[in-house]
Amino acid sequence: MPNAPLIRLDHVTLSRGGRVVLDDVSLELTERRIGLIGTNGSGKSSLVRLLNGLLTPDSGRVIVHGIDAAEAPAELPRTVGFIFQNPDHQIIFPTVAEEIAFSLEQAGRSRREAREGAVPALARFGREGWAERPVHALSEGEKQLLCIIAVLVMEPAVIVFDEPFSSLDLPTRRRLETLIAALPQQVLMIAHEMDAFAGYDRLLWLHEGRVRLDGPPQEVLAAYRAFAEALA
Ligand SMILES: Nc1ncnc2c1ncn2[C@@H]1O[C@H](COP(=O)(O)OP(=O)(O)OP(=O)(O)O)[C@@H](O)[C@H]1O
Repeated sequence: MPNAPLIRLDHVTLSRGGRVVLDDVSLELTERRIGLIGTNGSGKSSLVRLLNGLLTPDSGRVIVHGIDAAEAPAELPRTVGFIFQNPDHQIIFPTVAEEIAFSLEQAGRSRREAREGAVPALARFGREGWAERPVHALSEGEKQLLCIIAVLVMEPAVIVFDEPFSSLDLPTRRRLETLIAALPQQVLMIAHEMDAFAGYDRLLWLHEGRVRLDGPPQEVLAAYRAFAEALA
């Protein structure tokens, strides 16, 4: 079925730097809110990077909302938006309006439409006053919000958050969580904070490149906590 709200990994194996980092992973992801946890280096970032074509599997298939990653890789960045831990890695342009205009151009608008569309796009998020602000003058939380707006204006079907809370204070984090909770998109969230998955439908625990546990967040978190405490 084309454009089905389904992400499918079928026997996916991926090596990086000569090591297997995802080992025969098969998953069907249909829920709206899905979390990923696991120790450092367990393969979380590698897995989500397969979904927008930043990485390509050595073997197996990746299908995202009807798009086969091997057949139409160019379609993936428009289907899967990414929010990274460090907004500075994502923001390219000196002003907020230029950054948003770039996203609109990526989404297929002409350069003129993109330039003219930046302020209305910001206004949809109540941030039209930011248009001419230099990006370097935004706080970390504001930069993170700019990244989210820049991704949302492209209207992706899936949004991946890769450790978005790491550098945010608690009030900023809570505001971001409220914003994420209201998104209509399918969301995949990588986080190390154990309370980041409240209201989530499903939590995957990755361990050494394999899915160690997959289920309701409370159950998976309890097992992960016990595992971490046994190691301490
Ligand atoms: N650019 C790279 N080149 C080679 N190997 C890499 C690269 N990036 C990650 N790896 C390796 O891939 C493995 C999985 O890394 P990945 O970033 O997917 O883990 P992660 O679970 O997201 O970790 P973290 O919680 O620390 O972000 C690790 O062993 C890591 O060393």
